[in-house]
Amino acid sequence: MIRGNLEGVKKIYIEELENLYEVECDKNLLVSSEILDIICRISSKINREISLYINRRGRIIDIGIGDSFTVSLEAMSEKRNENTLSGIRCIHTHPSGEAYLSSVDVTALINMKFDCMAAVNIKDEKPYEFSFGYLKIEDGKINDEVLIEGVYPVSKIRNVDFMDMIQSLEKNIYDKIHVVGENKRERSILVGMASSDLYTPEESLNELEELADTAGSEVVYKVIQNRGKIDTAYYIGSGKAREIALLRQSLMADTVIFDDELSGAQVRNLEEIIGCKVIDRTTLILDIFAQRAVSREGKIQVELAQLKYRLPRLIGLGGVLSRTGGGIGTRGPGEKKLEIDRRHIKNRIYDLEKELEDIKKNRNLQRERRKSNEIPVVSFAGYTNAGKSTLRNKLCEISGIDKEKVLEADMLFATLDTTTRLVKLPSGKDVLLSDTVGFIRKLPHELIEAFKSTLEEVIYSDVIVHVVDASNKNAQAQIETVNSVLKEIGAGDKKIILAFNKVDIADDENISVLRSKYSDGVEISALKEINLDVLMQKIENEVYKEFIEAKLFIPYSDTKIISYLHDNKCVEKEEYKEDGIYVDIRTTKDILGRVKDYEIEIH
Ligand SMILES: Nc1nc2c(ncn2[C@@H]2O[C@H](COP(=O)(O)OP(=O)(O)OP(=O)(O)O)[C@@H](O)[C@H]2O)c(=O)[nH]1
Ligand SMILES: [Mg+2]
Repeated sequence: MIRGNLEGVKKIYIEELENLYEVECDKNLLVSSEILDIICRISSKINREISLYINRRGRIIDIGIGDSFTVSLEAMSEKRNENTLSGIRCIHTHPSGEAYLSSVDVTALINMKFDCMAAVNIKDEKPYEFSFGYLKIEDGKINDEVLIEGVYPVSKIRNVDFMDMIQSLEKNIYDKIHVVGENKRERSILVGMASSDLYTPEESLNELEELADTAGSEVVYKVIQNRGKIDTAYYIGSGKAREIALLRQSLMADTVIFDDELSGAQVRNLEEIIGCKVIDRTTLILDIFAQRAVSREGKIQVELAQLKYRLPRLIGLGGVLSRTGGGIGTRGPGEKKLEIDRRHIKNRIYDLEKELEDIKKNRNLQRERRKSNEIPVVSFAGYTNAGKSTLRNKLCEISGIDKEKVLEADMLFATLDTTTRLVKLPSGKDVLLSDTVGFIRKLPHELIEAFKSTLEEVIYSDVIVHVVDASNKNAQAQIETVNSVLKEIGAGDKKIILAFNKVDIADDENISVLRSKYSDGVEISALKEINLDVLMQKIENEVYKEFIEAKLFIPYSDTKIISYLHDNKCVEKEEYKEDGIYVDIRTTKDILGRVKDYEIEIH
């Protein structure tokens, strides 16, 4: 079986790839050149990445098309243990672009604990250059640091003695294994500063805790600094930083996370005093986005945001950070990679921006096409975890469409990509529903910038349904946050329908406060399907609010007018009589203007 995005891929290519499962490779080689030739040729024909997953015996156990590195679970079950490598190496193509491992590749390598991750680029349908990375093992523990070699010309791939490399890596684990003990979750201390914000510092830190948890870190303590004035060198002041250093020691924490953006110098100074990795809220959010991104567009956007955020901060890298890497578990571009190849970063940013530009053009094209079909677009916006995806899925299900369900999960930022589906409104008219990334307070500016093309879906929609988690104590503040992000991306003056979701679990007091503050909200439960028909009706009313009804009489000599009206989907009723055609239409002012001469009852 070939996994991934097979849409439009010719059957012969799929068969050719399937045959590779029968081929035995030399286990000492990273990959045999015959196999590499085949995947590079197919990859460049279909212009998609192809990934091979090879086990230690040299057998290909999984093949994927597209750009995600999820190996099937059976394949991974061969060796799944916190502190061992997976026993699987991943060789994949970069059909257009460099042979350089991308941040997504590095992230996959770390998360899946691959033996090795190699990328090969292609020229004239043939393998051209390659680079590969592997995890560093130190003191018997797999480090989250990645060592990268290359880029080399592809002819050198034969020189990589793969088994030798792996054996010497793993020797380090087994020699030390009895001393190491269990691999723990990272432990972190959160630090916030009281400020004049919609949220109290406690609420803000609770949210930061959820973010840390989402990123895989356990919060062991929260510190609030009431000083209220930001110290340029130490953010919280050097005295408080010393206190945190002691706290860190006694609680054996590995990371300190600040609830704000820190400058490169602040990070370095704080690390020096506290003696462990220091990260800020933005880095944490970017980490989570890097973990979640699925589509090529999403991945590029996250990588761009990370690079742009880190570039000016790299200068002041302290000793600790440069050894251990950026965020929780070092997701995204490994700091090592950034260190060695700082000069590549700017090129990389340039390339990514160009690629994003192409994707954007394509998106614009799709949008144009949709526009010419006159199908209105409704997008769901809202705070992360409000229930946007659940609602979108339910509405699709009700109107009979449930394929390609969007991931809904009780975690922050489950959705990073915009996905659009067609559903029917109560009157039978079509509407496109579009689900988007959730918003959050202090959404990093770099992210908003990078995600603009995804968020454009919101800007270009006819109506926005602002989904609110009415069971959340901070619902009001979250509404304000979402409104200000909407304003920032240029969607502030759109028609907005407020949907108070999760009324099944929200307490009455919470709802009545929202009710009094925002009188026009629809109270719904996506999960329990409460009031969804009311919401749909409201959407219909909003979408077609600008529409006008009219009666026309069209003589048989002008039947082309009838086809024009049908093309624009505005015919409600038509009667063919002896003298001509009587038509009831419901349409925009524009279209009515063009057929005004035929109007018989002026509205
Ligand atoms: N009780 C209850 N839970 C709900 C309701 N709607 C959604 N949820 C739950 O809320 C959680 C988040 O739902 P999602 O649909 O993933 O939220 P989202 O807004 O798409 O989140 P992001 O994609 O992260 O921005 C899930 O666990 C849902 O099951 C509801 O009406 N009632
Ligand atoms: Mg979602």
